[in-house]
Amino acid sequence: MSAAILAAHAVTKSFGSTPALRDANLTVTAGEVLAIMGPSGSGKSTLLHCLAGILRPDSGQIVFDGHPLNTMSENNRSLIRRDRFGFVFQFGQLVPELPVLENVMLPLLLRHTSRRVARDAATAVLDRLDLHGLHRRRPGELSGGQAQRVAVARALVNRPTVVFADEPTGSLDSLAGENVMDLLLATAREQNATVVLVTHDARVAACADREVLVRDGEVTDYATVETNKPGDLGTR
Ligand SMILES: Nc1ncnc2c1ncn2[C@@H]1O[C@H](COP(=O)(O)OP(=O)(O)OP(=O)(O)O)[C@@H](O)[C@H]1O
Repeated sequence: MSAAILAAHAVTKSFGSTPALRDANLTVTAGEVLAIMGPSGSGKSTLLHCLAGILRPDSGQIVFDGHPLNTMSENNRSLIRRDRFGFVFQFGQLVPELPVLENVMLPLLLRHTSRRVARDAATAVLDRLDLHGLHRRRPGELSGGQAQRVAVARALVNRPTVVFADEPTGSLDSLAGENVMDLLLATAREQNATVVLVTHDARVAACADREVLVRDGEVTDYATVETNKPGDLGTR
């Protein structure tokens, strides 16, 4: 059995007087593809942002690969985000002025990898995501599905330990969304990456190894909810 790579222990987070997470607990196993489901406003994105070290919880602990993320300095957290994590969001994550190839090279250039090595790695991952021939295009010249595949390529180019994806197919039609998900998951699995995925889409969640449900800021294992409360599954 694989070890835990990421965990939230009794995490709370509020925005002003709005509680977003209340005593949220979650353990993610190395190499696992985990889907986070739940109704709108239930705390899914807040949980993902806390797990990824983007938001600092008010209380509780986030542990990544043995490191307590929430008590770490901002500088060390940003190094972990840069070197160990990849991110795919719903919209607007590519730099519009840069061609596709340069967008995908960026995470490696930020780590001071040489341009030649970064170009070779970006070319390989773009090929894997069926994007050969589009290297010189700007993001504005891509379809929505192509742009999301470029975003996936950029998230995976530095072979992250964990890929965080927040509604990665939310802006796409079902065919394009399926294509992006298939390529994201196949490539992440080839790289032995762990994937933490927020989605509203039950078909997307069905591609995961495990689903959890966030409701009112608390996390429940989907299997437990399914057994105990049939027909009471928020947006499912
Ligand atoms: N930056 C913020 N400022 C104020 N309130 C926020 C902020 N971010 C989230 N919230 C509030 O925290 C709660 C949880 O929001 P969150 O975005 O985590 O939910 P979600 O489950 O991801 O929702 P959705 O599915 O609609 O994206 C909501 O009540 C939301 O209004």
